[in-house]
Amino acid sequence: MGQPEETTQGEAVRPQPYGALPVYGGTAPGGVPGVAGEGGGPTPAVLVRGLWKRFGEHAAVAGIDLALPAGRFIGLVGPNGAGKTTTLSMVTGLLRPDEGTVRIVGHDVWSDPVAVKSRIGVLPEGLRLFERLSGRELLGYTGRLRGLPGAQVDERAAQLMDVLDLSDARHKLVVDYSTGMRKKIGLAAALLHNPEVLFLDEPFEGVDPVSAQVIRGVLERYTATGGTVVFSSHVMELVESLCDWVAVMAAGRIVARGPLAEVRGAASTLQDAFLSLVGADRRGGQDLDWLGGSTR
Ligand SMILES: Nc1ncnc2c1ncn2[C@@H]1O[C@H](COP(=O)(O)OP(=O)(O)OP(=O)(O)O)[C@@H](O)[C@H]1O
Repeated sequence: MGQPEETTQGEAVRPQPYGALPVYGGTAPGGVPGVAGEGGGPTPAVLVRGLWKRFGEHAAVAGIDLALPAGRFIGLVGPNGAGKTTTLSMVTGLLRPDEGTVRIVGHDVWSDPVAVKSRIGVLPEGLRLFERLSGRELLGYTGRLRGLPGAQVDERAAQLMDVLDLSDARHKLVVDYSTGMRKKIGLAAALLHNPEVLFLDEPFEGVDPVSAQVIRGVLERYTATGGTVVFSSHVMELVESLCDWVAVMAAGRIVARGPLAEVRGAASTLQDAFLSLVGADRRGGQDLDWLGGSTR
């Protein structure tokens, strides 16, 4: 499979529960996703080579090599401070690496930023939105920034808001949106131009179960029709239930990567595999002998 060409808009690959939504994702349907070595094979959605980021003496990201296959639901997992956000920021062109290269579906993030930005959607950590626009205006503005024709923006914005249960709030200012609504309008803005790869930093944090289910449905549809999702999380159950491919980070390095079942190995859950991979200590607060009622 070569580099994906034009996206397949408006043509469903197979029936989906979210019938009103256009088909998202640009990787050729039916192409078996895989990881390209440098010697050929399918073009990875994301190819990272020798990526470093230091903050003072501290290496937040310490020489990562990673190839993320296209068309997968990929989880980037790791404990607090592992370097997930720093990695995603560099991969999406928001933070310049000290060393290393990143290619998104074959395009270099730093030397070919326009090609990359037209192919990716990003829901960053600490999402900043134009607070004084209504949800609908925000999508209109985003669509025009993306160069989409007005009629297409109108149609897609209405469909996305409908699917994400935001239609009733479309005229409400974003500043008045709840945390979950902000995540959903951020997701809608990230999907509006039908990206090939969608990057989400902690997309479910602060989101109630109903909204989480809605977001999940949209993301599952997106990957089912060829899109690639890369999302960071430390909620292992979520990653295990959503992802088919995971990369585990600890202390700025990738300590495991591959299909979910492979990374989980003999462990009964991804959580157990994760704890042993990152060398987590299981004392669970046994030193806090003053805590609780028995010593009062
Ligand atoms: N702008 C910055 N200046 C200094 N140090 C930073 C900066 N950004 C990140 N770091 C440090 O880099 C390391 C990795 O941080 P990062 O936010 O990438 O981790 P993370 O895996 O996303 O963590 P979490 O799950 O808690 O969000 C941490 O030690 C953090 O303190």
